[in-house]
Amino acid sequence: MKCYPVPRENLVLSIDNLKDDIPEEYLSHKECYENVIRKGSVLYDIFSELSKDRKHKAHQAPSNAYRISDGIMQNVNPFLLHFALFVPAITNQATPEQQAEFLKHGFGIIGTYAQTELGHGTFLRGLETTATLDLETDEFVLNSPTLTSYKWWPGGLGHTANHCVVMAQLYVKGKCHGPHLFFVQIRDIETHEPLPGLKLGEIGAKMGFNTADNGFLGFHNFRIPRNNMLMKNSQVLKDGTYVESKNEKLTYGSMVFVRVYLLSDMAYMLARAATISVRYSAVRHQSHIKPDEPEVQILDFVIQQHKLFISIATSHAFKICGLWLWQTYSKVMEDIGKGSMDRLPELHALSCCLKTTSTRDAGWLIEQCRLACGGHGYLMSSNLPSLYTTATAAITYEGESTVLLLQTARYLIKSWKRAMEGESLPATVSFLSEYFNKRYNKWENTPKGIVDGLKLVVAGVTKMCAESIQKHVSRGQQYEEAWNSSSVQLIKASEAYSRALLCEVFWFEVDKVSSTLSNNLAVVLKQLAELYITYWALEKRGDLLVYTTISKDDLDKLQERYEELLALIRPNAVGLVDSFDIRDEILCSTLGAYDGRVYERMMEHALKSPLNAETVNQSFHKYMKPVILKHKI
Ligand SMILES: CCCCC/C=C\C/C=C\C/C=C\CC/C=C/C(=O)SCCNC(=O)CCNC(=O)[C@H](O)C(C)(C)COP(=O)(O)OP(=O)(O)OC[C@H]1O[C@@H](n2cnc3c(N)ncnc32)[C@H](O)[C@@H]1OP(=O)(O)O
Ligand SMILES: Cc1cc2nc3c(=O)[nH]c(=O)nc-3n(C[C@H](O)[C@H](O)[C@H](O)COP(=O)(O)OP(=O)(O)OC[C@H]3O[C@@H](n4cnc5c(N)ncnc54)[C@H](O)[C@@H]3O)c2cc1C
Repeated sequence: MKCYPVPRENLVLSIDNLKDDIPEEYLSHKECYENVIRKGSVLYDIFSELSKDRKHKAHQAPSNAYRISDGIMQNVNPFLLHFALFVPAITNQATPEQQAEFLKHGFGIIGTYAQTELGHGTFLRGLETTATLDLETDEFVLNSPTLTSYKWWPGGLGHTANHCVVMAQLYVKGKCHGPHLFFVQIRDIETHEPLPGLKLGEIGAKMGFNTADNGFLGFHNFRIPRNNMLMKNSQVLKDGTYVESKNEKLTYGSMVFVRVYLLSDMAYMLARAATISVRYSAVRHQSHIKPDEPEVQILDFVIQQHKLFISIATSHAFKICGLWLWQTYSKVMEDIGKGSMDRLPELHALSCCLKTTSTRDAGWLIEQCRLACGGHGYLMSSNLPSLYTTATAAITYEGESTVLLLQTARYLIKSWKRAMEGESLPATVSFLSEYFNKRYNKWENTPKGIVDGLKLVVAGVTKMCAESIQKHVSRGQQYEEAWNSSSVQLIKASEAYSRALLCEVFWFEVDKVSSTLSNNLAVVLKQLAELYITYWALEKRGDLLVYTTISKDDLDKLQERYEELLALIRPNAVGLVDSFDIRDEILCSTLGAYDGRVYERMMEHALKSPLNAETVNQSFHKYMKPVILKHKI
């Protein structure tokens, strides 16, 4: 067995058969998949060795090995779900004995997480796949009773995984106990053929993520041992007794893990886009500022700085908040392990709104970085289009953004009611209780003053939502209808909450560590944090004017300070993206390489196009020439 030392970037990146002769954009759909499996298998081997050194714990932040594969795969790794959801679901939801059994082959099996169906993705209680206990044989019988019950979307399901964790409605003695998770082998380990009773395949080409091998899976009287239900939280005994979970929502724990992780993931996606666009903007000379001087670096246009520096700042915001949210997640998981689930609703609410905001922001900011590079940003070789399609998929997967914001809104409304009843609240929402005492406080044009103002917006909008729901109820609507009628405002409350959290955590975490940093570093990090907070105060000036005592004069001063910050950051802009320390082989961009040889790299890449293998393409003679000659006058 090959034995790799713990991989370092240069070790992995130096492996010859991990390099592509032909850029992926020139391969067919099938060739793309086969190419990533070729590379993914080498990486899987390396990371399996790595992971053996780090025993998988339910909530251990994944290693940065995941990042190296970004450069190698240059697209989504079809093995990703094994690490992102399959193994965490087992370590999170199976008993220790089951974990030992299901993971005994270590990395000899490749798994995915099969929850979404053709007919249901959000509403898990509406999933149609069934798992019915057969008491006589001590088995569950899995079925897909309708076309809409086919599992549809799971990554790696089409042709890569040979096992999966399946979410299905549990039926015991004719009674449905709701969605539960099951460990299911779907392909023969040796031949990789689908097991009898299964229909497997891939779902077809997508906007991006085309190497993720998202697939479909249908069951027809497919039998698994009773012990294959993940039974850490709820159990089905041999005699058919169903033992309820202490909290049925624990079944959804695997999704919380990925949502928490995605904040850090988006920090990294943005770091790549910012590195590419800022470096390119330092190389690209276009137009004049002073008519009698040479063409300037486009990075000297203040509007270009306005487009790009927010991405540098946001990447740091997501990185710092991602660490904060990870610590919260780990603490809550620890508490749950000790039997306390008090903070699970808070963690769910935080992970929902922060996952949504980070994925949405990553999407539009990466697009903004692409557009800031002009036509060359539209080239696949810039890597900005792929970063965009990969990042924006996360707005939908792991919980669609609207749905998750409504989950957070549910928590805000509950917290508001508790605040009005004088109950004490967790620190992350305690500001709701202070609304009536603070709403007329004098505005302070400082980062802390802005954070306090953004919190007042959250409280004010939440109060407005609660009043809207009450108004609809008083007019005769059921609570659920009143909730639906108020959902536009509810989304606004969650968005405001998420923004206030990001600003608060970013500013105070930077402020907390700044005394431990060199003065220069502390100054630059604080500039980035202040830029982020001031940017969003200006973006949300309407809400601040409604819910705080901010004045037009205060806003003018904030605008002035924002433009000062752009000028202060400008000299450090390239240094700041260099400090993301993303190697060219992982950045995969003709526009963003460290050496700045943009035009040479663009030409080198263009010449790799198969179309450039000959000066006259055969289609001229086959199709064009007859037409031209026919119409030649
Ligand atoms: C090398 C290592 C790499 C690691 C890298 C890690 C990540 C990498 C990045 C990406 C991964 C790669 C590819 C993408 C893979 C994508 C996978 C998927 O998409 S998996 C499928 C995801 N699907 C969803 O998220 C479904 C969304 N729907 C739901 O969560 C629920 O259905 C919904 C919407 C919350 C509704 O729940 P439901 O029970 O029907 O109704 P309620 O709204 O009434 O909720 C009832 C109460 O339950 C609480 N709740 C709900 N969900 C949770 C939860 N997850 N945790 C805790 N609590 C929850 C909710 O707050 C209600 O509580 P109260 O009644 O208010 O007290
Ligand atoms: C790239 C990618 C990878 C994926 N990987 C996996 C995977 O590995 N495993 C897996 O199980 N799934 C996976 N998924 C599926 C993903 O989890 C679902 O697409 C997601 O949960 C949304 O469900 P849906 O697509 O059925 O949309 P729906 O739930 O049908 O939502 C459609 C629209 O209806 C709205 N809507 C739905 N419910 C409500 C509500 N209660 N209130 C207001 N509006 C509502 C939504 O906001 C949305 O705008 C993946 C998806 C993508 C795009």
